[in-house]
Amino acid sequence: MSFEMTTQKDQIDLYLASGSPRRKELLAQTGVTFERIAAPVDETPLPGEKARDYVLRLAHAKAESGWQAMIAQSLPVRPVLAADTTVVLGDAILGKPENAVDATQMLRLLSGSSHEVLTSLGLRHAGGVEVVLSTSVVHFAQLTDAQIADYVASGEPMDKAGSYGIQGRGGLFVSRLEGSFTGVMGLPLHETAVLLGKYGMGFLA
Ligand SMILES: Cc1cn([C@H]2C[C@H](O)[C@@H](COP(=O)(O)OP(=O)(O)OP(=O)(O)O)O2)c(=O)[nH]c1=O
Repeated sequence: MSFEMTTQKDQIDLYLASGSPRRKELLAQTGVTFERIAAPVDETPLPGEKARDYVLRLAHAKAESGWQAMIAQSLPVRPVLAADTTVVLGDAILGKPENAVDATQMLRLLSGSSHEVLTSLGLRHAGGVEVVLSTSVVHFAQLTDAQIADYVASGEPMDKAGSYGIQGRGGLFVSRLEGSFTGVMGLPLHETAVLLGKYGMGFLA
């Protein structure tokens, strides 16, 4: 009979500081193992803040907040990944709708025009925070009031920036996309895999 020595190793690569089910599902595709950690952050834009500055600030803040939660709870030290997604129409930042009226207004604004979707990633590690930005342009078909009302009643817009989900029924409104489909969904897969790969994690390590 032979005995093999096995060393007990921490099998978890990182924490995901996000409550978004889309981000959890997408991150799993990059080949990392992770646990979620709660990282509450005030998502109010600063007065006059540009959309790009806003999403980068939030990804940074969410990753830092997750790191601080890890320390406060004496959890094993691992990198913390976070993200933020914002829909931008002209100078307006469209976040998650507060209610059905808000969602209806946003969808009316998006109907028949093009907008940008910015998703930033923040990775907090022992040496600091690295942030990365993914930018996409989404073209919406002209929507009727009935289509908008029906979509809002489905409930899908309620937890999503810009009041739609490209991965769901909202995808029916998208006539063209330039950029990253997964970035619009909330976690750009390519950029995420490259960022994690730089730190020796996942399939692109
Ligand atoms: C535009 C768009 C956004 N979204 C979602 C992605 C994000 O979950 C959400 C934008 O809000 P965020 O504030 O980026 O994220 P969140 O509050 O849902 O999660 P957390 O801060 O805990 O990470 O909108 C889609 O699912 N599909 C889309 O097409």
